[in-house]
Amino acid sequence: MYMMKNITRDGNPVLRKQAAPVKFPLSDTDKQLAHDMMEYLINSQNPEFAQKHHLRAGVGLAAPQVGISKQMASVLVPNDQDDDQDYLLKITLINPVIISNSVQNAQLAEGEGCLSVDKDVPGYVPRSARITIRYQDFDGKEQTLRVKNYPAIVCQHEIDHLRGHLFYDRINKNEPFKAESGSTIIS
Ligand SMILES: OCN(O)CCCc1ccccc1
Ligand code: NI
Repeated sequence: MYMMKNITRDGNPVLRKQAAPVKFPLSDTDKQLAHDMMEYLINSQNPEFAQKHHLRAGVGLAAPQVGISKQMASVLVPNDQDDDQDYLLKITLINPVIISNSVQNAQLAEGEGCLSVDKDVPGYVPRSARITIRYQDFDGKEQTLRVKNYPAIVCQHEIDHLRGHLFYDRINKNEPFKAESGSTIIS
């Protein structure tokens, strides 16, 4: 669990680099990285553990945020419906590419935050409401994932990290809470 302590913060150049593709077959190091990133998210969403270790709950984590400039990101979106499904999305995205996206945009009503950005940056972060992601699984096999709404927002936030973008890059400087007509505001 080496990474608990040192999530890289805005200002560290690793967050502004285009991350390198992950090579296959996965090295033991990369397998361990994928495991540790997902474990970090699971722990961060456990109130007792998070409080004890002073963790901000995370729904996603990208390798550059733990100082590794590789195209790997973990997504763990909890399911708040009281059905039996724990997560809306639990996945490790390796070498992800958004291969198609809706014309319609969506943004979180309360804006976004980031484990690597300590300051609050208010404003809508316009993203595609629905996307199709092509990525590789642990065996290197190409997979396709279609997501919409909140899971899609999180996936786009993570994929942005792999290309050196941070959420506030996308906030309209002049009118931070201007939503494009026809876009969805997700609360
Ligand atoms: O990169 C992940 N991380 O900084 C944690 C926050 C993730 C996140 C927060 C709000 C909207 C989308 C994604
Ligand atoms: Ni982030």
